[in-house]
Amino acid sequence: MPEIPLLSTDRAQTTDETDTEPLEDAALLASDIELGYGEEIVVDCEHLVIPDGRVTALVGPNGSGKSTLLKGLSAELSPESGTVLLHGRDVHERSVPALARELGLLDQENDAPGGLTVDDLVTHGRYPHRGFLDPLSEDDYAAIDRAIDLAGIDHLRETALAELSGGQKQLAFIAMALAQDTDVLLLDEPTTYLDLHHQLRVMEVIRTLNDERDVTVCVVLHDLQQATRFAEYLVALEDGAVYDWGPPEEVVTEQLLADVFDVDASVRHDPDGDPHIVPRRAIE
Ligand SMILES: Nc1ncnc2c1ncn2[C@@H]1O[C@H](COP(=O)(O)OP(=O)(O)OP(=O)(O)O)[C@@H](O)[C@H]1O
Repeated sequence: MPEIPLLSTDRAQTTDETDTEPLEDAALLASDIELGYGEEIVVDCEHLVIPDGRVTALVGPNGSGKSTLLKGLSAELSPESGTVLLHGRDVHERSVPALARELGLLDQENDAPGGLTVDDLVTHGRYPHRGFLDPLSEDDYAAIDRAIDLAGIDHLRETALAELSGGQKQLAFIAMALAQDTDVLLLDEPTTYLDLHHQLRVMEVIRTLNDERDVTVCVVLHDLQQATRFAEYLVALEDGAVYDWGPPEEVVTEQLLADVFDVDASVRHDPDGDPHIVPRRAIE
């Protein structure tokens, strides 16, 4: 796979190749976007590419702007300035259902009426593909079954959301996003509330979608070690701006851990070059 320029950070701007905008390789391309709430701008991103057909992890400390950036990429939040292109076209140019057929977003906070069953919720993921009053098609049923199976919640299909644990509810919302059956999937902390088994399961689902169906995934993860293990690219945010980007073995350095995460840690590389973080202490 050829190397592609992802972001025009200071580091990237040292080469001429960054002037070439690799549109054909970009699932999402954000240019000069400022995102915020009311008067306050909390994300200021000059240039960001989420590469097509890859898994990219957004990492950074609490409040660094990961969720806000994901909302901006998904058109849930309109930028104060700048543009976000999805496969070359402004995300705001599409109708809501048309966008939802191409791009799925699992928010950090999810809620739905507790009386709905898991099946009802996952069926909701099919609405972009059909009219509200249309009966479910064979494609709809197949997508719902596949999503429930991938999420491993077959046994919960008839259970009301109100009766689920936090982790089970999280898996139900993940299944809803999977049923949407999009080429691009943005996931905000999908492993929150999940035990280790289910965290690994969700990450395996992401890998399967990417390997077998070429789905582009951009996922916010708090666990930096998990992010380095599963993602091909990392985007590290600090105070609403991109601090660094690239393959994990390049991004995860002792400098990044100190500058961005306020952590004193060593980084060791295994024989494959994968970084392993060994934290010593939180920096005062
Ligand atoms: N709805 C909102 N209204 C006002 N300010 C907000 C809102 N949502 C987030 N913010 C602010 O925007 C900044 C970035 O928040 P954001 O949730 O994007 O960060 P994050 O990196 O996802 O954090 P975390 O890891 O804690 O989830 C924070 O200062 C936060 O207080």
